[in-house]
Amino acid sequence: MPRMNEEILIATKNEGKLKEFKNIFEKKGIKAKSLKDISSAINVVENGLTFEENARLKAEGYARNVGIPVLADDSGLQIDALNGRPGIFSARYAGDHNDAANNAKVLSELGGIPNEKRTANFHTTIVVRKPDGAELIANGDLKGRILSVPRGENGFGYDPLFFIDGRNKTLAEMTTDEKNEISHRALAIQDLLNQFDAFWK
Ligand SMILES: O=P(O)(O)OP(=O)(O)OP(=O)(O)OC[C@H]1O[C@@H](n2cnc3c(O)ncnc32)[C@H](O)[C@@H]1O
Ligand SMILES: [Mg+2]
Repeated sequence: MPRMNEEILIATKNEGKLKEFKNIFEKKGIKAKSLKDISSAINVVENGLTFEENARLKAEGYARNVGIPVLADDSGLQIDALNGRPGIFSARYAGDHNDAANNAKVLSELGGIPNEKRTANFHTTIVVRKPDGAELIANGDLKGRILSVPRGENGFGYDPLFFIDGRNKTLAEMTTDEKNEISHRALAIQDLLNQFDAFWK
C-alpha cells in the first residue's frame, strides 16, 4: 500500500491542465492520478460565488470520495469595464462551452469602449485538499487588454482577444512555452510550489 501522501488526484477534465500538473508532481515523486483513473464518478455542481469556492467544491467533493489529496482549480477572465464579467461564468458565458461565441459576446458588450478602458485580468485559484480537510490555496493573475478584433491561432478560450502590452502580442500569438512563462495558471502553480513542501509533509 502506498502511503497516503504519495498520490494526488488532479480533478480536471481539461487534458492540457492535467499534463501541466502531472509534470510538476512527478518531479516531486508524487503520483498524479486523473479522473480517468478513479471509478467513483461524481458530479460536482460548481455553484460557488468565487473561483476559490468553486475550486474548493471540486476538491472537497472528490477528496471525500477517493481518500487521497485532491487538486482542483478554477480560472476565468475578469474585464474591468464589465464589472469583472465573465468571471466565474467564463466557460459558458454565451450559453454553451463555445470559445467563438464567448469571444463574440465579450466584444459586443465592450462595443464603443475605448482602448485604455479595456483592461482585464486572467485569474486562477488552485485548492489542494487532504481527506482530513487541510487545505492549500494558491492564486495567479495576468493583466492585459481586450482587443476589438481577435489575433492569433494558438491557445484556447479568450486568448485571441487578450493582449499583453509588454510583449506586444495576444496570448494566442504566443507559443505554448511563452504563454506558460507568464500565464495566470503558471503563476498560481508557482505560488502552489512555494507553499507545497510545508503543506505536504
Ligand atoms: O473546470 P475544468 O474541467 O478544469 O475546465 P474549465 O474549462 O472550466 O477551465 P477553467 O475553469 O480553468 O477556465 C474557465 C474558462 O475560462 C477561460 N480561460 C481560462 N484560462 C484561460 C486561458 O489560459 N486562456 C484563455 N481562456 C481561458 C476559458 O473560457 C475556460 O473555459
Ligand atoms: Mg472551471
